[in-house]
Amino acid sequence: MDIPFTKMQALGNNYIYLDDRHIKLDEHQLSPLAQAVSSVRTGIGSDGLILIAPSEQADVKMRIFNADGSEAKNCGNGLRCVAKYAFEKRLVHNTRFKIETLGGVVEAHVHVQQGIVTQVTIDMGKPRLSPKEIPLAEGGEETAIDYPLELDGQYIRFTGVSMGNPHAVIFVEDVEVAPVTTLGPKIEKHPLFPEGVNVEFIHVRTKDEIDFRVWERGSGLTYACGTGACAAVVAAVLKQKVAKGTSVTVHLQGGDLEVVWSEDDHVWMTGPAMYVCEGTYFWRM
Ligand SMILES: N[C@H](CCC[C@H](N)C(=O)O)C(=O)O
Repeated sequence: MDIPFTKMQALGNNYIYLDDRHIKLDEHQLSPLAQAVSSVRTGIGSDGLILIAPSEQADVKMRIFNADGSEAKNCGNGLRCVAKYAFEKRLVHNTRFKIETLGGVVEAHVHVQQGIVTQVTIDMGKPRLSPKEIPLAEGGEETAIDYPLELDGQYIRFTGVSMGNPHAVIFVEDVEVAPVTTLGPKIEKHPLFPEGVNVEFIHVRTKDEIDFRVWERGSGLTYACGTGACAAVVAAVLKQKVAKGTSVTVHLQGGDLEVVWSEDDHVWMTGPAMYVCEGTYFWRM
């Protein structure tokens, strides 16, 4: 099967984008295709696959599959790229529109200069904070702040936040030496997280700056995680290291995002989205 694709990246978090108008794939093909295109050895090379499709409840729909083929309910960097693609390919005709995800409908606002989308702001909606919503395999309704996790005979404390997808935010002194690739995969698959979890290591540098590294569920080490950056700011506010309503610059490995958890409880994320290339993937199933 010859599959036309667009590769896009946002702060180095890159995905293969398929426009549902150009291809028709069966449901059972999506997960193996995500694994195939993500391989840098035998495929195109990416952090996963994103499908752009028509929506009955919004202007456009986004589905996101990690490199391991697992489907996630949300993707912040993917949303900004979908918004850029949808506006510039005339799937939408306003600078503000809605995008459906498995985690709910979000609102996008594209910033345009000479017809080109330069930045995208997404209203990511409200964070979900109870153990049941993250989800954790235990715990009741109380917010999971500094929640203990037993791992290899030691206790790690994380703050749990869902942005439609699960995040475990761990506070460290220096993200450059954080155990991202050693502890990240162990926490990702820990039994406390029945659906797995994205693992963020953050250092709150000042009242409006956070340093950030991430081990992503289903994709491993990535250069950026938009939902993770939102979860990081929410966790920093919960730990009273950042004030609610403050616009925080989150320094990810691939660059900066501006994130605010506003007084109306919505989390707003602003950042770039870029095209990399277009092509045809010759999929031999
Ligand atoms: N690995 C994530 C999905 C991608 C999220 C990330 N790339 C972002 O920009 O939010 C998960 O399984 O929940």
